[in-house]
Amino acid sequence: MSAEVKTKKFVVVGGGIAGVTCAEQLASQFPSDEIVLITAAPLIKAVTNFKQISRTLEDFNVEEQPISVLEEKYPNLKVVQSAVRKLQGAQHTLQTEDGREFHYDKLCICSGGRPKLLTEDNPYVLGIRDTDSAQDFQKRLSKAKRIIVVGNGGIALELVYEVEGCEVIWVIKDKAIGNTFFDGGAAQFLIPSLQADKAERAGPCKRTRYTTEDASPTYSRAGVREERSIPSTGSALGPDWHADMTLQGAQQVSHKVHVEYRCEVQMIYTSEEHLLRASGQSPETGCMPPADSGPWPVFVQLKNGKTYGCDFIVSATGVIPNTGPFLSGNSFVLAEDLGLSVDDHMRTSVANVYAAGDVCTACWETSALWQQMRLWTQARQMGWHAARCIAADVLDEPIDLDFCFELFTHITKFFNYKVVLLGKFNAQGLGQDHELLVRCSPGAEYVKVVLAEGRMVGAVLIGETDLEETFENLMLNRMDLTAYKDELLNPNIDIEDYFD
Ligand SMILES: Cc1cc2nc3c(=O)[nH]c(=O)nc-3n(C[C@H](O)[C@H](O)[C@H](O)COP(=O)(O)OP(=O)(O)OC[C@H]3O[C@@H](n4cnc5c(N)ncnc54)[C@H](O)[C@@H]3O)c2cc1C
Ligand SMILES: NC(=O)C1=CN([C@@H]2O[C@H](COP(=O)(O)OP(=O)(O)OC[C@H]3O[C@@H](n4cnc5c(N)ncnc54)[C@H](OP(=O)(O)O)[C@@H]3O)[C@@H](O)[C@H]2O)C=CC1
Repeated sequence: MSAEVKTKKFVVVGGGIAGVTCAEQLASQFPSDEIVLITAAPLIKAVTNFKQISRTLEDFNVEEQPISVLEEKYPNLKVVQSAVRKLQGAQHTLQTEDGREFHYDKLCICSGGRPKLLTEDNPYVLGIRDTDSAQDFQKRLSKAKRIIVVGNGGIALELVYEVEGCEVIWVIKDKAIGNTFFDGGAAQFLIPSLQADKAERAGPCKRTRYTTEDASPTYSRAGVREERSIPSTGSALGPDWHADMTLQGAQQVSHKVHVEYRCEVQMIYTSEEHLLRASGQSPETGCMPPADSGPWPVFVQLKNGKTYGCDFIVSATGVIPNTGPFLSGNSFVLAEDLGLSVDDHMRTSVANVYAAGDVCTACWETSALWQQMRLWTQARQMGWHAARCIAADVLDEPIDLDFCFELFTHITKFFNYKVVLLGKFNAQGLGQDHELLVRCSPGAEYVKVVLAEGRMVGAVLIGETDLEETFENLMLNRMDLTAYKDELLNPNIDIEDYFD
């Protein structure tokens, strides 16, 4: 071993929720060992004010903090700010971009994910992941009159609701909005909020908070924002990331969203190519001259035959786990979604290497009521569980899968409504073998329950329903509800008392 190699028992890679939670847990459990957290970003994400609301529901704040705050809190935790360049799993070593080398006994990879863009090399196609990309989006939006948002998940739902002063064309593959998080019924419930002006929308609702201690971008001495030659590697944003950001375009319109349902992007081309098409000189002979001429820098042709010009395109089309190139050359087994495959002890296929958060894919036989989604809560839970598994391994103790993996729970906010998702909320994997009970009060609440063989296996709760804890219990207790089906969603019955 060379003289510069530093031997550390525990090394964690990634300063997002998963990595920081894992490193903190290891630091508390092994106070006399030094834990090293290596992260590419100058700020870390820390969970604060954690509260266990019920058996599986949790609430916490997330703070973006300077590295020093973490080191002050845990004297045995050292944070190295540099990207990992190479992992040599067989030798148990890591090399960082700044030329250092670390030797580990146990390693946990928490390198998160990056946006899965429609195309990687088009300057008009943006993804939103971290503070830098969100600020870039905000800057470009301030000059935009029309943007196209592609995707039907979390980011798209947030953007189409928040953006003002700019026309938004929202392109989704599905027949209803928000397919990743809810069904057509919930979409119907939410659509009026999308069309309403901000003043008419639902009142404020409480949920997990996100604060930044010093999220200011880096500036060079001349006061010009420094351009990065490598893709930005900050941690993922989270709930309310846009709360302190003005998402305002260059137009006088308040809020104008047009949804193109059931279609996908066929082609993206520049204004020069657009002119060639209009004059019939396009290489694709026989194609129709495109509609929607205008002084747009970029055009999007959809598979339904329509073409829209716009200032830029937001590709809100999911996440790819950050597994390379620093991991190449090792024999990691990847899951279908390209995440590092982990077992119920958060172990990858490489000896002594664990993984947690967005970078990994849960490949154990999961509970019938849990599924992985790349979310903040799961990043925290996985980071915490990984640390406990590492500790159990080192101390040669047995450890069970944590209880939080029994039932999927997610509390969030869409269109300013509180949204709680429980279990198989969209009847995932149930085929036709299920029954739905729905209660809806337009503008106030939407409640959907999924029953399978008389038992509650999932629920979508929109609005201040106050049902989450009771439903959580009904799901965890696997109670047969056949006899109570007709009363379950009766608004005149206090369901909590009913099952007390
Ligand atoms: C816009 C947006 C809004 C979101 N809103 C919500 C929400 O409302 N609710 C919710 O639950 N979830 C939300 N999410 C998802 C949530 O933010 C992520 O699931 C979660 O933060 C993932 O945490 P992580 O620690 O696994 O990864 P990340 O936060 O991505 O952290 C990865 C870390 O690894 C570091 N890293 C990467 N490569 C290297 C390397 N080679 N060497 C060293 N360090 C490296 C990075 O610098 C970073 O610190 C949102 C995500 C986005 C993008
Ligand atoms: N409030 C919350 O909980 C929020 C959570 N997040 C999280 O942040 C991460 C990133 O968000 P986001 O990018 O919205 O990812 P999501 O995974 O939430 O959604 C991606 C969406 O894009 C669609 N899609 C994928 N490929 C294409 C394509 N080529 N053309 C058209 N549509 C496509 C997907 O459809 P399909 O599924 O059919 O492939 C899906 O509707 C996710 O992990 C998300 O859960 C983000 C914001 C808010």
